Amino acid sequence: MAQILQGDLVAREVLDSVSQRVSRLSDTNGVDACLAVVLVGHDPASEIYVRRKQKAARSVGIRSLEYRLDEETSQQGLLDLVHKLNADPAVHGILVQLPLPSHIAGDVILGAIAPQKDVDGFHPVNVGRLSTGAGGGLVPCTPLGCVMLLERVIDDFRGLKAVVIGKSNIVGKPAALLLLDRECTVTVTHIHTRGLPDIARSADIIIAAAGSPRLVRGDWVKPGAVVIDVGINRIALEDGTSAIVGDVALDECDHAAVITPVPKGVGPMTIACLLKNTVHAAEAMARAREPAVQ
Ligand SMILES: Nc1nc2c(c(=O)[nH]1)N[C@@H](CN(C=O)c1ccc(C(=O)N[C@@H](CCC(=O)O)C(=O)O)cc1)CN2
Repeated sequence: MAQILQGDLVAREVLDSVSQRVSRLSDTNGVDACLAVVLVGHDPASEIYVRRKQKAARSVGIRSLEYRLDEETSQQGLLDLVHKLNADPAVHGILVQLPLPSHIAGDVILGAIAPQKDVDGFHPVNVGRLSTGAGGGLVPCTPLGCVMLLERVIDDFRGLKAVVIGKSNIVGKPAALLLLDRECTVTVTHIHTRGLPDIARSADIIIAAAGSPRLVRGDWVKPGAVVIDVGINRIALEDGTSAIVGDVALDECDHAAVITPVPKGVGPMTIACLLKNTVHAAEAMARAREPAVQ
């Protein structure tokens, strides 16, 4: 029987640690960690995620500011808000919920966020730090959550074969970089990859982030593999209701060593890592303001 690795339980532990850091920062430096959350338009899923982020922020003592902009907001209007938040010393983290409406260039907006406040880790400076292994940058939340889950069950990553399914900037590419950093041999696959089942079957670690319900079947998974399911797919059921399923057919993966469920797997880790990044950003800014010791 595969071990089901409950991300919601690990996320709770991460949040407890964030909560302690937030209190310490307030007591020692008089700094109240603050996250600005920006939502453009009314995408129902984004509304839910933003609400969850704010609730989780409040639960760990992080002040959360909400900016809701009209679907028709211009790119310049959104840029003006980002510049205002960049300049506000009371704001430590800025998050622009994705996806953005199609008339707004996401890369322009994400590139305008001050790298030290980029708690999503999407700014080119943070992406560059991650790719060069330079460290010190903010790391995208979902891949960070995946690796933190893997670290719960794997002591030594060196030489393990990892297959990342999906090459998005938000998950697939940064997840591959984080695994490379841990000395895995990494294969990134995508929609044009040939022979995906065979490639997946060679993996000690699978990170499935394709956005395709139950893409990874039981016979794609090597016995003893560790499987992280990033997919969140809403599917219609025959009785007219709907359900959320991952990218992995979990019921066919008893022979895996460890597998994450959907829901309550990677999703809650994404939110916990966002708040971990926020307190990290607030601590770094507080340090930068301290007078230098002679
Ligand atoms: N600016 C960002 N936008 C988006 C990101 C992101 O990291 N930064 N990621 C996704 C959405 N997302 C966070 O924003 C997110 C998705 C899902 C979950 C989650 O907890 N899911 C639940 C299941 C879903 C449900 O119950 O509705 C789970 O897995 O248990 C959290 C965050 C795109 N946009």
